[in-house]
Parts: sequence; C-alpha cells; structure tokens
Amino acid sequence: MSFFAADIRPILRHFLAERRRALLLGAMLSAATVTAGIALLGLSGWFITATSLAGLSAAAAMTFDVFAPAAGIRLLAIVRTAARYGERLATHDATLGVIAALRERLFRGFAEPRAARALLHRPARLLFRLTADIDALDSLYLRILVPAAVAIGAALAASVLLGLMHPLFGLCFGLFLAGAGLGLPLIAGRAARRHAGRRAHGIEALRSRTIDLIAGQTDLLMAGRLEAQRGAIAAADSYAVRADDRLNRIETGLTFSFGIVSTLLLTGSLLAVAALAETKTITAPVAALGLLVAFTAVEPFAALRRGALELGRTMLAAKRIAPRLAVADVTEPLATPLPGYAFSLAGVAAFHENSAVPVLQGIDLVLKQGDRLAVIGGSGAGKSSLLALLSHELPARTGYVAAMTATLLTQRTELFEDSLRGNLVLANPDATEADLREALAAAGLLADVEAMPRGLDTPLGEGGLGLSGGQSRRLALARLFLRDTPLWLLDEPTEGLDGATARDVLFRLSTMARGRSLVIATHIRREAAIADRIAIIEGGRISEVSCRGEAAFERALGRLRPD
Ligand SMILES: Nc1ncnc2c1ncn2[C@@H]1O[C@H](COP(=O)(O)OP(=O)(O)OP(=O)(O)O)[C@@H](O)[C@H]1O
Repeated sequence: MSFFAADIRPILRHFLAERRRALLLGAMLSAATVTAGIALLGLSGWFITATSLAGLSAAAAMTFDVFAPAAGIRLLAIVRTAARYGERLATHDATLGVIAALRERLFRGFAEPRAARALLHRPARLLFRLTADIDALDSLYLRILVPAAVAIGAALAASVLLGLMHPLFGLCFGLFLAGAGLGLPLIAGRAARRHAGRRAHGIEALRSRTIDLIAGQTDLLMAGRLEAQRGAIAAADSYAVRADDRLNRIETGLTFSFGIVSTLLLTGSLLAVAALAETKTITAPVAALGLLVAFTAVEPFAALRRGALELGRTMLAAKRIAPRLAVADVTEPLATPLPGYAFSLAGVAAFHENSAVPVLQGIDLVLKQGDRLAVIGGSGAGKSSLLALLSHELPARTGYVAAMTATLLTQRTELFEDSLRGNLVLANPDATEADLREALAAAGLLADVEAMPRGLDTPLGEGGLGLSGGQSRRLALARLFLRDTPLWLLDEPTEGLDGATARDVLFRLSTMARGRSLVIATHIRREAAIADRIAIIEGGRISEVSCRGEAAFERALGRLRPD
C-alpha cells in the first residue's frame, strides 16, 4: 500500500486544500444514502413480517401499530432520495471544482519557463497530462475513496445491528464482509494495475500516431511511409485492445467472486437468523430485518468494482501529475546584476533535462547596460541555450548568473489560433488599442493589418495560419515591442526572411532597442553587424569575445553567412 500512499498523498492534499468541506459533505451524504437504504429495507422487512404475523390473530391485529413503522419507512425513503440527490450534487460539484483547479495549477506549472521548454519537445505529453491524466483523477474520490469509506461504514453499522441480535453473529459478519469486500477489489486492483497502465499508454500512442498521420500526411506519402504509419496505428490499437481484454477478464472475475461472497454471506446470515429465531433469541420480524440488513450491507462493496479496475489508471495519473504539483511554485528569480550591467555570468555550467553532457560550461561573460552582443557559433554550439540561461528557462548547475528581466524572441514565431489582437496582448495584457497600433507600426505591420476587413480582430488559423512568413515575424516583433524589459534576447530574428524584409525588420529592431541591452544569437552577418561585441561559442564554451573596431570583430563577421 505504500506505493499507493506516496503517489496519492500530494494529490489528496490538493483535493483537500481546494474543497475540503464539499468533499466531506459529499462523503457524509453518500454514507447517509447507504445507511438510509439499509434501514429502509431492514424496517420494511420487519414491518411486512410483523404485520403478517399480527394478522394471524384478531387481538394482535387490533393492537398492532401500523402507523409508526409506516411513517418510519416513508421518512427513510424521503431521506434516502434527498441524500442521494444531495450526494450527487455535492460529490460531482466538488470533484469538478477540484479537477478544474488541478488543471489550472498544472497548466501554470507547464507555463513555467523550464517546463514549457521541455514540453515543447513533446507537446502530446502536455495534452495527455491536461486531459486524460487529470480526468483519470476524478476516480480517486468518486470511485475509490468515497465508496471505500461508505462500504466500511455500512459494514460497521450492519455488524453493530446484527451484533445486537448476537455478538458472535455481528462479529463474524463484519469480519467476513470487510475482509472479502475490501480484499477482492484490492486483489483485482493489483492485478489490473499493469493492464490499466498499458491501456493508457496504448491509447496515448494511438492518439499521437493518428495525429502524426493526419498532420504529416503529405510528408509520409512522399517518403512512402504511409503504410508503415498505418501499421503503427494498428499496433497501438491492438496493444490497447489486448489490455482492455485483460481488464474485462479481471472485471468478470471480480463480479463472479463478489457473487460468491455475497451468496455465502447471505446463506450464512439466513442460517444464523433462522437459528436465533429457532432458539427464540430473536423474533421472526427481527430475523427478517437482520437478513435484509445483511443483504443491503453487501451492496456498497460492489460499488468498489469500478474503482478497483481504474486504480491502475488513477495511480499512473497521480504518479505523472504529483511531481509537477510539487515544483509548480518554486522557481526562484534570477539575481540582479550590479548597477550598470545587463547580465553577468561567472563559471557557469548548464545541462539540458535528461542530458549528462553540459550544454554550456565555463561561461564567464558580462554585458553592460545598453550594449549589444552577438553570439555566434556552429549549429548546436549552444547559442540558444545561452539565451535560455539568460531568460531563466535553463537553470545553471554551477556558477553565478545575474540578469535583468529579459524578453526572449525565439527562433520560431509561436502564434495561436486567436485574433491578431489576442496574439498581441499575450505580450502585455494591459496594452491599450493605441499601444497595439504603435507596436504594429514600429514592426511595419500596421498598414497590412488596416488593409484587412476586420483589422485587429482578424482571426488567425492554427499556428498563425493566414499570415505570410514575413508578416508572422513582424507580429512577433510587435509582441516584443510590447514588452518593456531592459534586456532583449533575440534568437536569429530575421532567419527565413527575404533580404529587403530582413533589413527592414533589423532596422526597426535596432531603433526600438535604443537604451536597452541586446543579445542576438545568429548565423547571419547582417544580424551580428548591429552588435558592439561578438562572442564566439564552440561546444558550449566561449572561445573568443571581440569588440567593434578590433580585427577579431571583423574576422568574426567574415565567418558569418552573408545576406
Ligand atoms: N531541450 C533540450 N533538451 C536536450 N538537449 C537540448 C535541448 N535543447 C537543445 N539541446 C541540445 O543542446 C545543444 C545546443 O543546442 P542549442 O539550441 O543551444 O544550439 P544553437 O547553437 O542555438 O544551434 P542552432 O544554431 O542550430 O540553433 C545541442 O546539442 C542540442 O541538441
């Protein structure tokens, strides 16, 4: 059970912190529903038997009070219905509230720079965490914790009641019911765990491979890999189906075992109440009550069946989500550099997640406020990683990092399926209409936007569809202009643009950057030429830094790709 507790604890903590009262209320109402059900059936059994016995003699029939038990039955029926209604409302409202908060918290965790960077490499993972994994967690409360608590409560209440008829009867009944009723779902849960995990992995693979097939149809066709991709989808499907089949078998076995246990228990209870009635320890109506109480106390355990089968999936979700909850709020801000400096790095080494090789090492570099630095080097040398370090996306393993608040213009322009306005205000939610227009004008995109019938409200398709490459880059630039930070980090800002557009974009950038510090990671001469200094990075180490006017600076520029 320790594996269960370790993974589940952080999730439970979140559940309780979020909606403690509603969750407890839901559990109490659930217990009230079951208790009222047990009492209703027990009292009804007692009433029917007592009435028929009273009817055997005229004297007894005259004195028998039918009103009090009938009123009790009606009251219990009303209580059960009302409690069931309230329980559904309370438990579902609490669960949905908790799950929504969990999703938001997870999303915020993913939006943390480091996590976002790691997830960019596996976006399908983010999708599954936010959808399938979070959804799987609603089982924890609704199908595992509440039914287990209610079943234990029902077994306890029934044992006490039957114990009043005969202590040994109550004790044996309670022990057998709790042992078998909890033991069977636990055994089934353990057996199903592996298959539930496999089913989840199979479905994930099925989804991502199908998305790859649809999104990459043309490329797959051109490479002659369409059939292979279809085969991969079929393989994922049959993997999930095999796991499903195993789960169905376990469920059938569990249902069968529950059937045997409840039959044994009821037979035992029938024999016990018959023996007690025979020895006149209890009356016949009380025997009927006892039998029906035993019958209804078994029912809540059957409700654990689904939770047991989903236990594996729930555990997998908890295991994946719990670590993200733990780190969601703990990113420390970077140290502030000394006055007059934009950043300062000393003896820095950094590693990408899951990599044993340092991507940056022995980095000693400073940038004065207002200065412009170009970082050049071969592909994979570590230029983007240096920008990631300065923007606090990549943590330093060793050394000292101090940097002013920075904005990073990434290599790829990330645009969303939203209006132009929506894509712009991401950079500054408080920007006014005038700010947006000013930023667009500075980026050279205002005329294009004004020519569009819906202007700033023009909707963009997925990934910014509807804009040309140049327009997308200008939109990214306008977004940068809306970020009033003292340090701008630009990763190949004009890559992929034609010469004229690139020069225009660079000119605008250079104008808007006046007074700020710039770091430009680049392969292109025109981009490095706007810098005052050039740092060459090779294999994660800075091998040379030169200043404008020095021969080394010109040599470094000469190494770069011309326009
Ligand atoms: N998130 C990541 N996880 C693991 N390794 C990474 C990650 N990002 C980059 N790397 C690796 O780190 C090294 C440096 O990458 P980086 O992107 O910093 O190089 P770069 O100089 O900017 O290259 P380019 O000019 O091609 O953009 C490469 O070997 C790359 O494969």
